Amino acid sequence: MRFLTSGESHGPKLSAIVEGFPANLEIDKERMTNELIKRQGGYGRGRRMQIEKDTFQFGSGIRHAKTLGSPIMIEIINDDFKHWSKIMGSDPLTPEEAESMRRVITKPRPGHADLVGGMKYNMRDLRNVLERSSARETAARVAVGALCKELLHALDIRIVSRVKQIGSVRDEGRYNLADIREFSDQSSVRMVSEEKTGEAEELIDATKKNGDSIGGVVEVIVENPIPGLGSHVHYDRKLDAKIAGSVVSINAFKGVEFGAGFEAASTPGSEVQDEITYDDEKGYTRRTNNLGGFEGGMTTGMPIVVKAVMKPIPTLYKPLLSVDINSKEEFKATIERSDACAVPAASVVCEHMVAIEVARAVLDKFPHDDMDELKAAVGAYKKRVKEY
Ligand SMILES: Cc1cc2nc3c(=O)[nH]c(=O)nc-3n(C[C@H](O)[C@H](O)[C@H](O)COP(=O)(O)O)c2cc1C
Ligand SMILES: C=C(O[C@@H]1CC(C(=O)O)=C[C@@H](OP(=O)(O)O)[C@H]1O)C(=O)O
Repeated sequence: MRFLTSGESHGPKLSAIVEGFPANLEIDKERMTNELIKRQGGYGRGRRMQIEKDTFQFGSGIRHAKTLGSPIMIEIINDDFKHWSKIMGSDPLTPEEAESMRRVITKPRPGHADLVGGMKYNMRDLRNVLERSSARETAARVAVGALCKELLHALDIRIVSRVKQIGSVRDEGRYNLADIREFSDQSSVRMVSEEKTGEAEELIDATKKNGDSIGGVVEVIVENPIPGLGSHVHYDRKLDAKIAGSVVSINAFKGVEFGAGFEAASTPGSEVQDEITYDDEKGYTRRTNNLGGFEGGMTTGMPIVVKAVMKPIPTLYKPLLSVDINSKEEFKATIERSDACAVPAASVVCEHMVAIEVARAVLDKFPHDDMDELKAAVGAYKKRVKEY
């Protein structure tokens, strides 16, 4: 399974083409739309999210709520384009329009893609970089991830996410899958503890008031993964590595941990490796899950537990110093409308990037054209590994 996204933040639309899905998978469009709505929300978002209404249309690949096995095209309209149709349109501008409409950006924001993108692609209006590097693109990724979640849902594999940390406010509680599953409140920080959620929201408010931004840590859990997804035989078939790459590809994500993660460095091996046991109902299982569901780049069958860190948002209402690319003089960076904290929204993006990698691993291991065939193959495989 492979996919591509396209679209600029203030352009007419975002789109994605997904190829490699089996035929006859039932699709619940409302459930998919809910995932997009979750990404749009989250405490700390800016005004743009009040303009957009992230719904999507299938342009191909689905008929009567079932996949056809052909490429699936998904489109999300940018409602904000109506305010930007001249600035972001594909038609040429008259000289007068060019004078009045093109808001040329020449003061790159530290931490965003502006300067390096401008240098690399040889563009002197940094809007040409900003538009594609904007995390607006993650709406298209969530739509693809939501499609992948439909496939995983049919195989009884569930994926959830939550916020673990905002700035210095940390929700230390161990995860409880039932609690996390109830987390659909799109306006919340999406932490488990109500007390910590309140503290995090206060911190976001104070940060915003101060013209600053703040990052955090998110956690994604995959329940009931099929054991043996990924492979130990080659570096580019290890599923933990693929998940790590996909997660760090999310705008502003800087690091990933599985299970105990970096804490494993200061913990003896006897307390890190998960003891193996056999259960008549579940087959092979582990007494603990410090390794976050992976051994040798393969799923063990224990929940996959991924934690990831998001840096603070680069655009600041009290901007940092930068250099104007025309005069080379020092200036304050450009202020663009911005979120103060996008960690709650980003937890949803992270969940969907993990879903994409897990679904891809399922389709690599069970390459079937028809969903019933795929389900039968998964059932037979699970029976075999349980009896192994
Ligand atoms: C959901 C989400 C929303 C974001 N919103 C903003 C924003 O409003 N302003 C901003 O400057 N960066 C925002 N970012 C982060 C930038 O897109 C990101 O920092 C930039 O593309 C540079 O990439 P890098 O940080 O991965 O190096 C957001 C990221 C995510 C995941
Ligand atoms: C549009 C989204 O996020 C945007 C990501 C983003 C950035 O620089 O990454 C900048 C902001 O865009 P704008 O300048 O239009 O307000 C965010 O709102 C979205 O998540 O749908």
